[in-house]
Amino acid sequence: MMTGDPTTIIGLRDVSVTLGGLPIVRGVTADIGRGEFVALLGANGSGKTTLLRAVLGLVPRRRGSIELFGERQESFRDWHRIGYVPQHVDPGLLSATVREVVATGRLPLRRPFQLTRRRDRQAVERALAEVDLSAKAGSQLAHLSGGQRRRALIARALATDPDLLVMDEPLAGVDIATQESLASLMRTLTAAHQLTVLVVLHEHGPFADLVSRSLLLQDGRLVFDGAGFESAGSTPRLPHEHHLPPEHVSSHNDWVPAYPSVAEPDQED
Ligand SMILES: Nc1ncnc2c1ncn2[C@@H]1O[C@H](COP(=O)(O)OP(=O)(O)OP(=O)(O)O)[C@@H](O)[C@H]1O
Repeated sequence: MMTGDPTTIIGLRDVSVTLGGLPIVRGVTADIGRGEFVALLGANGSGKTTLLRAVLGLVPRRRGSIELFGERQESFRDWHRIGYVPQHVDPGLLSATVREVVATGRLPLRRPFQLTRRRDRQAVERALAEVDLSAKAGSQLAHLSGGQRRRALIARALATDPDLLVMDEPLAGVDIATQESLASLMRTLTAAHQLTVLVVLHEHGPFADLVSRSLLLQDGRLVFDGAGFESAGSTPRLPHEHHLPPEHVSSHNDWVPAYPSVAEPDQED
């Protein structure tokens, strides 16, 4: 990672996170560049969500450094450049209307005591239209299907006009048709907004043709970083040796073994 490098959107150096006294993320080093669509893969409990939360500054690091858009996370202020799509809807939001939920995406751009401006309202309506939820804008989130709720959360993230989308398991818990339509939506959005994406997935699934690079966590350690990762069914597979030249891995992670061995992950629940 070059400090201040504008093409590095997320720079992780030796990032470690401890929760409840246990090491959850261990020495992760990776740079994510502008325009990449990066899948963060790994078995249940391997630390994927915790690493995302560390990127967003929601959990403290025990060690290491994080840069966002070339700035140290500690001094980074442009949080509106990052749209976060959590895995679950906060239950407190279920009684809010879709429009209200999406409008909360504008909060990082509001000044204290400032009323909603026309620009805010337009951004909300635009985001609703982009995810095809304009007709549901007045409905409570509780009355939406799982796929529509995902779309509402994506619209909330888009409302801030982000350069980076951070998504936590957007495909989990929805049927395959909904997964396909979310993939098609993401295809349109990444092209329209020139987004960089970091997305936690259990497998590539319908996102396979979008993913340009995969990071695989095992017990909190990064054991694979590169393109050419296959995921078959719920079992991620490393590329065959001839697909994984040592210099390719070391270009991202000096310490990653050239041909890492990876235990079979747990079955998806
Ligand atoms: N606040 C906490 N205190 C202690 N342990 C925690 C805490 N939060 C998470 N953990 C543990 O950290 C480990 C990694 O959790 P994390 O949610 O990051 O994994 P994950 O790879 O996203 O898993 P999943 O695919 O199941 O969502 C798990 O064993 C979890 O129980």
